Amino acid sequence: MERNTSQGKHVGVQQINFLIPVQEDSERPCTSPRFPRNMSVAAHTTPLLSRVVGYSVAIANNAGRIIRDIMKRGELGIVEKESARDLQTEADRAAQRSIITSLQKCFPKSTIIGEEGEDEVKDLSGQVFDPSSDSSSSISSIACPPQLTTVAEEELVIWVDPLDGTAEYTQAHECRISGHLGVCKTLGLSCESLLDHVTVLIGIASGGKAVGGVIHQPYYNYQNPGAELGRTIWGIVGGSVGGMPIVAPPEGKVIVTTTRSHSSSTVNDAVAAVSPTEVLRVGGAGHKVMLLLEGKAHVYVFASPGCKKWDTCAPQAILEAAGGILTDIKGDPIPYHATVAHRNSTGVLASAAGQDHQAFLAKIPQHVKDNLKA
Ligand SMILES: Nc1ncnc2c1ncn2[C@@H]1O[C@H](COP(=O)(O)O)[C@@H](O)[C@H]1OP(=O)(O)O
Ligand SMILES: [Mg+2]
Ligand SMILES: [Mg+2]
Ligand SMILES: [Mg+2]
Repeated sequence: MERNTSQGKHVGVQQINFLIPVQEDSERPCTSPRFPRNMSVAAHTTPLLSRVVGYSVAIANNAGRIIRDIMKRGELGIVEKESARDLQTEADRAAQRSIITSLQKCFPKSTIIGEEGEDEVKDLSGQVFDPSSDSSSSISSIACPPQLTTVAEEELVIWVDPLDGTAEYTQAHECRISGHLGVCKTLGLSCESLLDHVTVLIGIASGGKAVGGVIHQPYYNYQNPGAELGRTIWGIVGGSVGGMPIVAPPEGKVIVTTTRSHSSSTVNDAVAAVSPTEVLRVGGAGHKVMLLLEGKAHVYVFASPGCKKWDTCAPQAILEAAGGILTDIKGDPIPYHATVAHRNSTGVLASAAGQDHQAFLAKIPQHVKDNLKA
């Protein structure tokens, strides 16, 4: 379960121990004398949290390239985890390998918890990505509020979901190999529109709270052939948000977003209870929170224990940085300490900035709340 380096540790979902040697500072890509090359010369004077978020942007962008390459090659290497609705692909494994080894080199004293099992990420050779090679981020623009500027590296818990929306990723692949061009006959959607549900999530917690996050959407812009694919949204609670414009959802409507691949009667009862004018059933926790950020939905309702801490940490931090709220379905905060249970057993309720979170909570039926035990 837990992998200890001499300083930091990495916790995975499977009970396998192995060691990653911690490199001397001079060998770490993010602390080498030439770093930061393209990001910002202010990196060493900017707060640690801004640096973690900035480097996570670059590391998530690289994971997105890995995810696209594996889909292009077409060998997904699908493995069932806890059930047929809980899959892992080579893209989940390879993206996690790259993200965790890269973060570990940069921030060896922080605890890093990834979704995928450690036996799947044993081969770490050649996986470290140097975030200074990505010129898309400027760390100096990532504002950190005064109360978070003194957070130490060892206090951080970094929650990594290397590929959120695995169900949609595998379904898009099936759709492609069945030769369905345009709209897939089985799904009634285009393969590419399903790939848009896929995100890479890196969430940063301190003191048990989500304080920073990165959501990378590797297939964004798929509608524009020839355009560069992908976008990355980042945020620090009480600081700044970047990577996309934050838009308020339309007045006079209640657009609810919820799961398309992990539904149940409880999930549907909760959705119906908030009296939606429209329901968007889409994949991924990251993608659903992006819909709240870009004004396409008012509230994300998921009354099910399926989501884990790595699904919600990054989206929660960015949503809260943008003025929204994310709690469990009872209105309680979701804790992100290193030792907390991974499962969000009491569901998720998230509302866009300017929405009345308490009013949504009040509409969730008691039997739905009682059904979800901590
Ligand atoms: N029953 C479940 N089993 C495994 N993962 C789940 C389950 N329900 C939700 N998740 C995770 O939460 C994310 C959001 O759920 P949904 O898309 O159903 O709304 C999923 O993409 C999946 O993350 P992942 O794809 O990283 O495994
Ligand atoms: Mg998964
Ligand atoms: Mg996930
Ligand atoms: Mg995942």
